[in-house]
Amino acid sequence: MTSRQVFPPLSLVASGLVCGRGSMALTRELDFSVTAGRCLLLRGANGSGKTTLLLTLAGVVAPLDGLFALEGANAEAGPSLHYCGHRNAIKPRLTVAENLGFWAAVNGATGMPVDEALEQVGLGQLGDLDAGYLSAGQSRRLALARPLVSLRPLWLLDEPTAALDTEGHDLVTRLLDRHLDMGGLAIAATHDPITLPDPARMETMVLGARP
Ligand SMILES: Nc1ncnc2c1ncn2[C@@H]1O[C@H](COP(=O)(O)OP(=O)(O)OP(=O)(O)O)[C@@H](O)[C@H]1O
Repeated sequence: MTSRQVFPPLSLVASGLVCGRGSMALTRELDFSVTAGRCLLLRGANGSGKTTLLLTLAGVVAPLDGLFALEGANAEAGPSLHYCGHRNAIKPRLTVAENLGFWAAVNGATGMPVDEALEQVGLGQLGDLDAGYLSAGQSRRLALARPLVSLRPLWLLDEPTAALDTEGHDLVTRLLDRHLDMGGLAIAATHDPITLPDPARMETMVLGARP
């Protein structure tokens, strides 16, 4: 993989951010920032609100209190984030390549060509296969190829290593590291160990039980 700085220097800053569902708060007041080239790992027990925080940052769930902003972002440059959730957003009757081509068309083909992205995630030989036949781990790999075909600086990843084998865990590390090399930012919720080659690029925030 080649590395180059492609994103402007952005910072995601949250202040007094309280996340929840409906009127039910799930997190304490959260104060954190993530700057270009860095990753924040979210940890915490099942139900502690990691997914809810990611959905809040993605703009899908409204915060109960507090503020957050992607400072330095140019709204005219288009959407700034990729959200990769538990579901892989795969259409089973399209081929693997067609699925990725669909997302490139929707999100903008500003990143790698489809073939190259499939190679990167280890699906280079499966482009013509109906995606419904992919295994769980292969489906996860296809979902991880989505951010590669459309360049966006902020990655919000929910359990990116779910269903992946050992090499798949290394793949997530490589993709994250490359994204940070490009000046990207990432927040990843995970129960698995994720270690970057430069551990100083990563911080951990633990979400606790309900306040
Ligand atoms: N739409 C909803 N309405 C009400 N409660 C919800 C809704 N979605 C999630 N919850 C609840 O919010 C809590 C936090 O869920 P969330 O998925 O954010 O936790 P998590 O830390 O990501 O958990 P896990 O580690 O199991 O993935 C859970 O108790 C869950 O049942």
